[in-house]
Amino acid sequence: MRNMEKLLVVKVGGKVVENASSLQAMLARFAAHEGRKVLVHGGGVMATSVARAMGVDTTMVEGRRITGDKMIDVVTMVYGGLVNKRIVAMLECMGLNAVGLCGADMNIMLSTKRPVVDGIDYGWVGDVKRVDAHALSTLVEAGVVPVLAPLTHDGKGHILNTNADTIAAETARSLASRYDVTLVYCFEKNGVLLDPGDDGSVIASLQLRQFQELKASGVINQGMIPKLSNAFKALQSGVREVVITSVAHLDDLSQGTHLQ
Ligand SMILES: Nc1ncnc2c1ncn2[C@@H]1O[C@H](COP(=O)(O)OP(=O)(O)O)[C@@H](O)[C@H]1O
Ligand SMILES: CC(=O)N[C@@H](CCC(=O)OP(=O)(O)O)C(=O)O
Repeated sequence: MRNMEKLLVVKVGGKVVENASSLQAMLARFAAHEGRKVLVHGGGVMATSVARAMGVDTTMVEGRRITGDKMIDVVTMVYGGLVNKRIVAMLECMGLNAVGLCGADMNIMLSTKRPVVDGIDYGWVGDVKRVDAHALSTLVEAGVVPVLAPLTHDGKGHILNTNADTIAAETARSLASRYDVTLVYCFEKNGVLLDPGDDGSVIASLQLRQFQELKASGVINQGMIPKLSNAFKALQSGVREVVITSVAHLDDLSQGTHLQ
C-alpha cells in the first residue's frame, strides 16, 4: 500500500453552526489539528429560521429539505453566504488560510437534480455525481483549507441543495484514493447513543449490522439515519476511519463512535 499523507475531513452540523460560541470553540479545535484538512458545514437550522423570517415555510421529508424556487434562494444566501463566509473569517482569524466554496466554485461538486420519486418532488435538491478531488487536493497541497457549503450545481447554471452529511461523505470518498482520510462528523451529542436521553451511553464501536438493528428498533432515528448511511458508505469506499463525536471532543478522536 502506498504511504499516503493523512487528511482530516470534518463535518459540523447546523445546531453548532447557529450558536456563535459553540462554533467558535469547534473551529478553534479544528484549527489546532496539524496537517491537511477540509471542513464541511451544515446550517439547516439557520436556513429554516431565515426562511421563516422571509415568509417561506420549511418542509422536510426523510431529513431532506423540499427546496422550491424561494427556498433555493434562501439556502444559497444562508449556506453560501452567511454561514460559509463567517466560518472562513473565523478560521482566518485563527491563523488558517481558508477558502469558502460551494459545489459550483471550480466545478468542485457536480450533481443531478433529484427526480420525483414516489410522488415526492424535492425541487432544487441535488444528488452528487462527481467530486473534483484533483481541484480539492491542489488547494490542500497549497496549504489552503477548503470550507465547503452544502450546495452543489448541475452544470446547467442551477445551484442545488445537498445534505451536508452527504457532501462530507462524498468529499472523503473522492479523496480516499489520494490520502489516508479520517472523516469526522461532529455535533452536539457525544456520539451515537444507545439511549438518546443519556449522553453517557456512547456506542464506542459500531458495525453496519448493529446500525441496521438499532435503526429497526428505533434507537437510531431522525437525522442520525442518513448521517450513518453516508458514513458507512464512506468507510466502504476506502476512507480509513469514520468517527461520530461531540464538538467538545474534536481534539481527542479516540472518543465518540468509531465505525467498523
Ligand atoms: N441513537 C442516537 N444517538 C445520537 N443522536 C441520535 C440518535 N438517534 C437520533 N439522533 C438524533 O440525530 C441528531 C443528529 O442528526 P442531525 O440533526 O442530522 O445532525 P447535524 O446537527 O449534525 O446535522 C441528533 O441531534 C439526535 O437528535
Ligand atoms: C437537501 C437538504 O436537506 N439539504 C440540507 C443542507 C444543510 C444541512 O445538511 O445542514 P445540517 O447539517 O445542519 O443538517 C438542508 O437544506 O437542510
